[in-house]
Amino acid sequence: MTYAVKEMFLTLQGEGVQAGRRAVFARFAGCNLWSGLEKDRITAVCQFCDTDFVGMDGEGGGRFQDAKAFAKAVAAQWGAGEDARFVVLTGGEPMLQVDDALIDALHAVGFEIAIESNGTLAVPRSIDWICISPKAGSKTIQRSGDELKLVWPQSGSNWEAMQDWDFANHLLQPMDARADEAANKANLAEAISFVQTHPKWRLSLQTHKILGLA
Ligand SMILES: C[S@@+](CC[C@H](N)C(=O)[O-])C[C@H]1O[C@@H](n2cnc3c(N)ncnc32)[C@H](O)[C@@H]1O
Ligand SMILES: Nc1nc2[nH]cc(C(=O)O)c2c(=O)[nH]1
Ligand code: SF4
Ligand SMILES: [Mg+2]
Repeated sequence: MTYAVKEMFLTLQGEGVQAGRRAVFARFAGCNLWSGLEKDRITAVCQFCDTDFVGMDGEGGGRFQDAKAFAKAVAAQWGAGEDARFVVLTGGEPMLQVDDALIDALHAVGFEIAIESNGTLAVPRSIDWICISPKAGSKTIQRSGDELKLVWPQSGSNWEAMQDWDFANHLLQPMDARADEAANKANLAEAISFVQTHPKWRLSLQTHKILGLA
């Protein structure tokens, strides 16, 4: 199995319960809910994506020939030091490509593995930290994990049903409307108001955007 990767970089996890933690991000190319092309956004299942996951041309990206080569590149991004090695597999949709060989190879070089997935494909429990972010209009197959991170507001998403799923943490992340500042302000206000009235849920901010990190 080869792996198509848009980019790989060292940063801090910006979102969710692990926010603030040093992490290598591996962003897989491709997604099953949007082609990634602006012309297709309006007809996509997922229309609010903030990410470029098309191609393999980003910093640290490329096609990795096997799991060992992928793990070696992740370790190189981390650099020296064996403590608290942490990699976040994201995309695009990482579960289109992540397999047992990749998980084993990352564990073999000492990494704790997190994943950011839309939940439409089953995620192996050998991944150490599973974050699922359901998308309205898609079927969430993966209904257990470490954190459920719902982008908000998202019309058509049934948050009440999600509370019966098996997640240790429930997070609400304001939708980034990109250039639309008024919408950003409104989305943040709606998310704060929801969390104020639904204490099972906690606010997740995209802190890397605030901090100017990748
Ligand atoms: C780019 S996605 C990649 C992983 C996977 N495809 C998914 O959707 O979970 C990474 C995270 O960013 C979130 N996200 C994407 N676009 C967003 C936006 N406009 N505002 C807030 N969060 C967003 C996703 O919901 C997901 O939790
Ligand atoms: N710093 C940082 N944290 C993140 N957490 C989730 C991200 C993602 O795009 O999956 C992301 C990202 O792109 N950058
Ligand atoms: S599922 Fe994830 S990667 Fe795919 S378009 Fe939506 S937010 Fe972007
Ligand atoms: Mg991102």
